[in-house]
Amino acid sequence: MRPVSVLARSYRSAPFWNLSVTSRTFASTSPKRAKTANDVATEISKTRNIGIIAHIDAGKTTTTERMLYYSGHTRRIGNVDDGSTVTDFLPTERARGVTIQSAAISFHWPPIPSETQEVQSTKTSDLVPHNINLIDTPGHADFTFEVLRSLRILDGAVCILDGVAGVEAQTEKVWYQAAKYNIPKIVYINKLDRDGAAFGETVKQIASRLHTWPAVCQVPWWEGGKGQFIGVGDAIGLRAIRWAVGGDGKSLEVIPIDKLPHTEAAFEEEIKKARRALVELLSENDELMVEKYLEAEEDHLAIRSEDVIASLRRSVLNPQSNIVPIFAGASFRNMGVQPLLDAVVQLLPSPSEAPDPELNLGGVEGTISSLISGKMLSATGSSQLKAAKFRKPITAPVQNLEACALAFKVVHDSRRGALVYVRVYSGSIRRQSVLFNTNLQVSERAPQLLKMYASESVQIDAIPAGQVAVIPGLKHARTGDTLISYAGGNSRSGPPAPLNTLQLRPIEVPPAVFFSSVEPHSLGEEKNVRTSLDILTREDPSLQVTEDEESGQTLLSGMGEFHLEIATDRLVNDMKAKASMGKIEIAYRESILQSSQPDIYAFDKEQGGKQGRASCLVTVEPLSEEFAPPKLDEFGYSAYEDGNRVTINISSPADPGDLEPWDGELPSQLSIPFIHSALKNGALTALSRGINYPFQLHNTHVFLSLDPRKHIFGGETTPAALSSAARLATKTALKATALEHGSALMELVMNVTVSVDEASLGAVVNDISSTRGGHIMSLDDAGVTSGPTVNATSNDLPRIDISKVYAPPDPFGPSQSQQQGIASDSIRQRNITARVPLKEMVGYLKHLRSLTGGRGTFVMSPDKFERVVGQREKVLLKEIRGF
Ligand SMILES: Nc1nc2c(ncn2[C@@H]2O[C@H](COP(=O)(O)OP(=O)(O)OP(=O)(O)O)[C@@H](O)[C@H]2O)c(=O)[nH]1
Repeated sequence: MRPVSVLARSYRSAPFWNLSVTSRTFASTSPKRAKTANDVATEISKTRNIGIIAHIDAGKTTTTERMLYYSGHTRRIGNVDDGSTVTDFLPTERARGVTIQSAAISFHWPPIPSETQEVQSTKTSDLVPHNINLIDTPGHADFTFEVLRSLRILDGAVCILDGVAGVEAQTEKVWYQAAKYNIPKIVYINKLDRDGAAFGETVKQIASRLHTWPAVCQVPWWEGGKGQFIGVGDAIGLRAIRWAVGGDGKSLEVIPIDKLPHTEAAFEEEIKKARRALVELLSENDELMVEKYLEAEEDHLAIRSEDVIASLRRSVLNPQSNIVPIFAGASFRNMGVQPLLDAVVQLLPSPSEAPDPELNLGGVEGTISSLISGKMLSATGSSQLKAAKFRKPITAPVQNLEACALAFKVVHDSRRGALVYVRVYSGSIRRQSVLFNTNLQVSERAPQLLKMYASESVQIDAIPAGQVAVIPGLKHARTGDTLISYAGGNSRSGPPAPLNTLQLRPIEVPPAVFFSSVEPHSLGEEKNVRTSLDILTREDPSLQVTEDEESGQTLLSGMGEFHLEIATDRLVNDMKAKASMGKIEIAYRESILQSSQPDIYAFDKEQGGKQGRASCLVTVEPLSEEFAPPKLDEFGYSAYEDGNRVTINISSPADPGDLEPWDGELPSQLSIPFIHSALKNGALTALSRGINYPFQLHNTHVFLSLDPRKHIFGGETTPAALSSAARLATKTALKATALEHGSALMELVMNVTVSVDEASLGAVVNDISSTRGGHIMSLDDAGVTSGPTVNATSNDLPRIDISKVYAPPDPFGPSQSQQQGIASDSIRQRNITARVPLKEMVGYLKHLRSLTGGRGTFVMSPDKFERVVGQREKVLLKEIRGF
């Protein structure tokens, strides 16, 4: 394993997000420039919120550097290999403490003329300037949750492929994740200057492995057919673009195909072939293209390029068409990036064209437009109205909703504190507006608003819908929180229900299965370490900090070894927390085997100087896979969180003969949502540690009932008292059943796909099934240049008939042998899919490399927790207990 600091540095410097924003440039914003930029920035039709998705090393940083350079936002092209990208940490900047990690960066394409005249020479189109917000998507598998989180705020994506390696495992994974959110994509096949570059083969892999129709918009231009890579043939504009070899890419020549030299006759023919294929493919999905084709008297080449672009755009924006435009280049050689930027503007959607973002309002699913139009509130309205008689009056005029935004990333800046990156979905966040955080149920003011450019940040007065910007100075907002601004809301409880529950694009946090203890060096350091841990979890909610009740240790949990190593590096090296980290270990789970008897728990104790009193009725039971969530009335609540379910029922009188019906009155400090949230939090705290083992409970259903006449005691029943009652009630019930009936140890089993060459197949299969106790599910032929296939997510997509896919021939590369069916064992790849306990996969990459001569690769994702029995249980328990 590489030392943590090296891993961490490569993770940080690989993406472009570490931008050095000097305090000088920060303060000295030119009003003229800011105004011009802002004019473009606020025009929604001229905005693109995009991300770059790619396998590690495909060229994301290299391409981004060029994007910033050609757009005029940087003055030099940095080089990844000598560490001179704008993205790298420079020691002096570090020392000044002004280096920040950026989650989104804005620039203009084409450049705004007044910003710099000089960059005009780089233009390959007549487009007007657009504001591009480029959003970070990390590449490492341990950061899958981060990827999902940033994907949900993208309106479009550029997927970069390495033209030699083709479609790789991580690309596949992110591709299907992007498909889940219906994100329109374009593909850029990079590194075409490298030996073995196989553009045509990669196009075919896009069809076979990504299950998408490739619309080849450019073909690579290898000089004379077999020479060096010098440019691209543009099938849309029927022209060729040639870059000066060895230049910075600004010097380029646009040549109509009929003006190409005779030596390039084959290249000219290929561009025409690509145009015909493109028109054919588009016509299958787009009636208007068929009309244009007929108007052009069935001459594919006579259709105007604007009409081809318009048809492509319609297809890209229509998820049903399943078409992806393909572009070509070699970013490192400064070739291909300007037309790619043109394509971003021409083909990817503006925020208003992107799919309507989903949201959840008091447990009801909907979209932003259904909320704004008032439809959602009327749908939830019936229960709200019924509920109204039991609570304070509910009025939630949606027209008072001034802004609704998602905090998609929190980055800690040593000088300015937390920088919260937000994407606004409706309305507009104004400077000084009060934002209500619906996840934390707190309000805070936005003191400043900033737009981040490559080398400077600009103060702005408002962030309108569709835009991405930064709010510095928020004390609470975490990555993933929903922030709303509501006119006339209560400063403490925020807007009226159900708007105070609004959640934008909620995503489930995956299980944190690796953990490590954090030991402050001295008692005096405890507070600092705790503050640093709080910053870490604010930035990344897939990290969790818990206290082990028995040992009193602080534990940091994450999704993978690498995830925790990075967190450790941030904590110790960046935040200078004086703490030692324990060994990285695997977290198991505990599950109860039988239901507990219903039991009433009464809490009656002083809390924070005040008497707290509350009761509730509790039952805990094992949660089966077939369990269907109960039907609930307006007083009920049920949520599945982190492998367990909590169901709450606030009852009307159960025994009317005995007592008068409840009149619906609640003490002023309570409301139905407050009761739900307090009881749920109490139950979840109790589930966070097992009874027989030191791991959290899994597959457990906690059922809490509360009868306000019996269990609420006026002003003494505070939310804190309710929470304590629920926690202690759950704990008592868990203990009762675990002691009487025992409990089970559960371990996480992973879905693993390993890609190896035929020659190593036997050894790898044997290792998985005998040494690691895995179950082999299938052995597939993966094709010649491909890596592991992520079958689980691609099953829903239709298969593409490869014989119908247009791909230009490859003059070089291993694909020739494949085309001729002469793949040798050494390059023939096989995919092994298996289910293997996570514990057995720790450090697997190193082992796989040694079994396969360094060529094997694998991807894995959590499947589920399973009960451990027999000898394995004994062995694991011995390891866990240490005896
Ligand atoms: N020959 C060649 N090399 C390239 C090209 N683009 C990128 N590279 C090289 O590929 C390596 C990886 O490039 P990066 O830009 O760091 O790739 P990345 O996708 O950002 O990598 P991660 O951030 O680690 O995921 C570097 O050595 C680059 O110089 C290209 O067009 N041609």
